[in-house]
Formats: sequence, structure tokens, C-alpha cells
Amino acid sequence: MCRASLPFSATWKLYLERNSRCNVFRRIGTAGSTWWSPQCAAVRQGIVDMMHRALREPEVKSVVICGQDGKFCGGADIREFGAKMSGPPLVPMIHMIEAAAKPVVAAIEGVALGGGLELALSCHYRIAHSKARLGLPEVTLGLLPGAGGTQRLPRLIGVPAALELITTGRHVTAAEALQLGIVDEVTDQNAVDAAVKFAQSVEGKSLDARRIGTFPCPRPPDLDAVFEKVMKEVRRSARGAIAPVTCVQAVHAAVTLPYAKGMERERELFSTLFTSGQARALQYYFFAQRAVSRWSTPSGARWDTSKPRPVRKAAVIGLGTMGRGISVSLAQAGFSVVAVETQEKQLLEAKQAVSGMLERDAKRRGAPLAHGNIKYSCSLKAAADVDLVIEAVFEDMALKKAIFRQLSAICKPGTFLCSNTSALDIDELASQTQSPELVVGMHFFAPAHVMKLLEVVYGPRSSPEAVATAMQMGKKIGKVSVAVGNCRGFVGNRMLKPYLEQAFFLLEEGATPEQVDQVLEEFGFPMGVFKVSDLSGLDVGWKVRKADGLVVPDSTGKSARIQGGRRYSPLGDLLCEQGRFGQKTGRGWYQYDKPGGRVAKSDPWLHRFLEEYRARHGLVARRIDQQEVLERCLYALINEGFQILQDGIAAGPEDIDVIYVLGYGWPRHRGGPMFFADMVGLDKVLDRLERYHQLHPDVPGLKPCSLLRKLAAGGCPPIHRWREVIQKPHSQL
Ligand SMILES: CCCCCC/C=C/CC(=O)SCCNC(=O)CCNC(=O)[C@H](O)C(C)(C)COP(=O)(O)OP(=O)(O)OC[C@H]1O[C@@H](n2cnc3c(N)ncnc32)[C@H](O)[C@@H]1OP(=O)(O)O
Repeated sequence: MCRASLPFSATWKLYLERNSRCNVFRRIGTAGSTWWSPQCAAVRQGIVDMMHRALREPEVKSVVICGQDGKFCGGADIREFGAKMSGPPLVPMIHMIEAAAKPVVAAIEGVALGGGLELALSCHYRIAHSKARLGLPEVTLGLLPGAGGTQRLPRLIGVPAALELITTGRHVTAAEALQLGIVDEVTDQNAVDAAVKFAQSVEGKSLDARRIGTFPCPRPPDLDAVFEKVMKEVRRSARGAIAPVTCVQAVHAAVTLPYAKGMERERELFSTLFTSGQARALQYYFFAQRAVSRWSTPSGARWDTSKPRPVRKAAVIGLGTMGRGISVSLAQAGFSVVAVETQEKQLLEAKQAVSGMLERDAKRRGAPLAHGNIKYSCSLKAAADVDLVIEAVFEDMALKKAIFRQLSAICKPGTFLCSNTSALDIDELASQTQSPELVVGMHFFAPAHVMKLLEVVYGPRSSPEAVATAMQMGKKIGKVSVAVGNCRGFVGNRMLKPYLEQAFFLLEEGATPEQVDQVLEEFGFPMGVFKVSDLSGLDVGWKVRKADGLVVPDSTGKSARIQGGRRYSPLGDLLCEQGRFGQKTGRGWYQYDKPGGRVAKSDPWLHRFLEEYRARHGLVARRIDQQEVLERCLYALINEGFQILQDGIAAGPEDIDVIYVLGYGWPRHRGGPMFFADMVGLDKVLDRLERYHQLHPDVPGLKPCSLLRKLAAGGCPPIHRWREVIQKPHSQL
């Protein structure tokens, strides 16, 4: 089967030059798809057979390998990794190509990624189209380039550049590939024609200096120091991911071992990664990120049946931190933006800040400045003729409602009205407007021009067209958009609540912020929960809790630890009462050298405060081990994830996992919270939650959700089968 419509599934053609004088080429082999599938075996078989013929037939003087439909090769078909490999193995095939006595030229159009680039590196010459992209992205899938990539690339472009490309998986443009020395020529014309011409020009020339496997690997004079430094940096940024570290080991082998031994080492290291849970998690995540674009809602609205409306001009209302970031994102993507802030002074400040952000970004990306795309105004009336509005004012329902009422009167009919609220009821906002079907949430994450995630929140009255338009708009501004239902906190912030709650309870029971944070950081989060709270500001949650009536003393005048029959920890409120709002005040769960300081230091005051708090409430501190910290925080969060699936707020586990990886720092190599639950075992998660709930019956967040029970009772089906078990509730959408 030919899957030529998929960019990764390049179909191979092998052109052999029959007669260089009259420039006639005969297509002698075509096979579909990628390395691992049956078709892929056919591809390799095709290449091996044709190479044998090309080498045998005296009239053939050179060979050009190219893809079909303008794509060289995106590498292996990830879905086939589990299958048994058949057909000729890849590594002997690339050795055969490299050893060929006639010149073999790779004509690279579209992409040459992973195994695709490794094949190209085995050719004697590489000619790329100017729009092609090349890279070894295996590390992002939990692997390393296992067909000689870690041995050939450092020989070709040097150790530092190869390490950078292999440990990050970064794709490079053809121009950069030329500069690095990965390709020999770049053309704006037809790359296959150019490669054929090139092949003719090198016929009969010696290939001794063209076989990368025979090159000595450049050896930095201070080899040990170089690798030690790189390893330290890679370990730090990998946050527990094993593939980047293993990639460094493989490149080290290229420098320290002869080629054949280096290849053996590459294979051994590849095998350890190939069967690892991290590779499974990263490959799951690869597809999850693509699956979220195929959104659906409980009422049956879907990505493929709902048409978005074109948006050319958009307004952003409120130019605080979020509004500024959103304006920058829209302007950079070419939208015409009206940025509104009602106070003149704030408008001026925002204008300066936005201009600075646009300038820095243009410089970083080498892109043109997008200043001209933004007009500033103090009046909501400036939004009269826009196609879509994103309201990003302070998180206050009364204020937002007033704005939605005004917008509904001011904007032309059909304008979509969106809110960047992170938790408030979208339907309540919609009820203020004449056309509630045009209202959806567009929840950005700070900093909005950097973070890739967008939660698109549909209310019960949002039209499929409004959801589709917001989803498409997200895509246009480079976000990964996930459609979610309307409830307090939507998906991300709703799951955060039980997680935070557990962290507070653990402090009450004897843990310290340092201990909890260390466990979470060792798990792979860039920052523990208390450091994140200090960064975002403790006062934000305090205001919400006050508005919810939670910040009240009990009958003895102490802060209440039970609210509505549920356990409640007032620790965060008590810190705020002391003016400790986190980094901004220089004090929070940690201390900082000054207000706005970034480096968290342990604070003896906080430890004394916790001891006094426990004494006041008759709590006896106990030793809490790492496992309990991790399980209580993560399983409470995961349990809420199951509840969200059960309530139909997220359509599938992939939506939750993408939100957590992109929005909340969940380590990618652990796939996301729902994938992690699947890896741990649903029965084990259930068992531990039951145990913790028995010990803490006044914490509803620890009571296992019925969907989790159902899945466990059903034999713990793998994650890709959960959707079959999730019952879709009825909705009016
Ligand atoms: C000793 C043993 C030696 C073994 C050595 C051989 C091993 C080789 C390892 C590899 O080659 S690993 C694979 C390396 N390649 C990649 O990681 C490429 C991943 N894909 C991409 O970067 C992009 O998809 C693309 C190719 C640049 C195209 O991007 P575009 O934005 O145009 O399209 P997408 O939406 O991303 O993808 C379209 C469609 O295709 C599916 N897909 C893409 N790549 C793969 C793949 N490698 N395997 C399977 N499926 C792939 C993607 O999921 C989309 O389909 P969907 O149905 O919408 O999900």
C-alpha cells in the first residue's frame, strides 16, 4: 500500500543511470512506506535489489536515491515499532550503499529525518532542495539514531555540532545543513534533476574521501572535559529523560572507538532505549499531540464536520501580562489586532511592553517586526468591527460580565466573544450576550506568547462553529489547542486543585516545602509545587478562596481545618495574611534575596511557622517518605483526571496528557498523568487511592473515581481503549 499522502511515508524510487550520454533514466524500483512496516521491508528490499543490479550492470555509472511526491523520508513508522522486523536489515543495507563502487547521491526533498537522514548519510553525496528539513529526531521519541547516525554525523560535522543535533532532535533547514556540511549542495530547482546532474558529474571519480564511515572522528583535544560538560548539561536539561544521556554515550563511542566497534555500541545503547517505558511514553505523546486536533464534544460536534469561520481582525481586551502576550501571539501570526486598555497610563505602559516583546522576538527569530499589526485604544468601541474578541481582564466575574454585555452591544453581528478566564463559568459569561452560541473560552498559559498550550472551552450553548474557529485560530498562532468542557478550572486547573491540596496536607502532617518539591522535581517537573506557587503568586489563590468563602476562622478563632465536612488547609491563607505572596514580595514558601528575586532559599521562619501551626492544631509531625509524597500528589491529580473523563469534560486521556505536558510541566518522557497511570497500572493506582482515602476519609479527592474502578474491574485495558469504556454524557451543544 502506498501511503504517499503522509509526509513521513516517503515511497522510494531508485533511479539508475542507464546511459549518461543521452541522459535516460529507468525507474527500476518502487515500494511504499517506511522502514518497519511490511511495505517498509519492501522499500529496503527494493533498495538492496536495485543497488545490487546497479553495481552489477556495467552501463550503470551512478545512482540517485530520492523519495516520491517531493519527500525524501521522514524515517521509521513509529506505529510499527512493536512489530516484528522483516526484510533486509537496515544497517547492512546502509553499509552496502556506502561501500558501493559507483557514486550514490541522495536527492533530499521535503524531509530527511531519523532513519531517512541516516540513509542519506550512507550515500556519497547529498543534494537538498532549499525547502527541505533534516534532522535526527529520535531522541524526542525516547530513542537514539540507531542506523549509524551517532557514528556518522560527528565524523561529518564534528562532535559539538553533532551532539547538539542528536541530543535535541532539532530539525535544520537546508541552508543550515549546507553550512554545517551535512549536504553538499542546495538547490531551488528540482532536487532530483539536480542530483542526477550532479551524479553524472562525479562518475568515475574516486569515492575514497566520500565514505563517512571511514572518516576519522575529530577528537577534541580536551575530550574528557568536553564530554563531562556536555553530559552535565544534558542531564540537567533532560530532567530524568534517559535518551539524551544515552545519545551522548553513543557519540562518545564514535570518538573513542573504531567505526565498527562504535556501531556495535550504538546498537547496544539503541536496544536499551527501544524497550524502555520512556520510549513508549514519548511515542504515545507524539500521537497524542496530533490526536487533540481531532476534537469532539459530548453532543457530537466534531473537528471534521464543524467549519471554522475566517478571522482577520481580532481585539484583545485588557493588557495585563496575559493580554500583552496574547496580542503579541496574534500580531506575530499576521492578525490585525485591536488592543484595548481603558486606562490611558496602563495603555501606554502596555504599548511599550508589547513593542519590546515584538522587537526581541523579531530579533530572535530573524523575522520582520509585527508592530504594524497592532492598533491601541482606550475604548471598547474600537472592537466594533472585529471578527473575534479575546477578553483578558482581571479574573473577576462581575467585571467580565459587564465587558461581555458591552461587547455584545458594540461588536458587529457574528463576532465571536472569547474569554481568557482560567476557571470561571463560560456559560455565565455567554448569558450576558445576545448570541451565547458565539461565546467560548480561550484559556492561554503564561507567558501567552511563549507557552504552546491553549484550552478552548465550549459551554453548553457554544456553537460548533465557534469551537472550530477558536481551535483554528489557536493553530494559526502556533498553539496546540485542546477542546475542553466548561467546569470550574476546566481540565488543567481543575486537576491542579487536589494536587495542591495534597501538598498542603503533607506539610500539615510533617513534610516541608523543600521535601515535597524535591520529590516532584526528581520525578521530572521543572519546579516543585511550592516553588511554582511562589512564582505565580500566593495571593492569586487566596483571592479565589476568599471569594469562595473558605477563608474563615473556626469557633475557637483558629483558621478552620474543616470546611463543609471536608478537610481544608489554611496554610496558604496564613502566609498571605503575613504578606508573603511569593517571589513578588521576596517571601513565600521560600525566601528570596529581594522582592522579585528568583532563587528560592530554604526559610527557617517557615519551618518554625509550620511547627507552631501543627502545635496549635494538635498535629503531630511524622516522617513522610518519598513514595507517599509522590503518590498522594500525583494520584489525587490523576483521580480528578478520571473524573474529568467521566464527566465528559475531556474527550479522551490524550487531551489531559497534552494539557499537562504543555501547560503544567509534566515530564514529557512520562507521557502525561493518564499515560503514567496506565504505566503504573490502574489497579495499583486504585489500590493506593483506596488506602489513602481510608486514612483520610475527609478528603474526597482521594476517593477513587468510579471510572477508574470500572477500568480496573474491566481488567485495566490499555490507554488507547479507554474511550470505549468512557460513557459520553448528554449535552445540549
Ligand atoms: C539497529 C536498528 C536500527 C534501526 C534504525 C531505524 C530507526 C529509525 C528511527 C526513526 O526513523 S524514528 C522516526 C524519526 N522521524 C520522526 O520522528 C518524524 C516525525 N514526524 C514529523 O516530524 C512530522 O510528522 C513531519 C514528518 C515533519 C511532517 O509534519 P507535518 O506537520 O506535515 O504532519 P504531521 O501532522 O506531523 O504528520 C502527518 C501524519 O503523519 C503521522 N506521522 C508523522 N510521522 C510519523 C512517523 N514517523 N511514524 C508514524 N506516523 C507518523 C502523524 O501522526 C500524522 O498522522 P495523524 O493520523 O494525523 O496522527
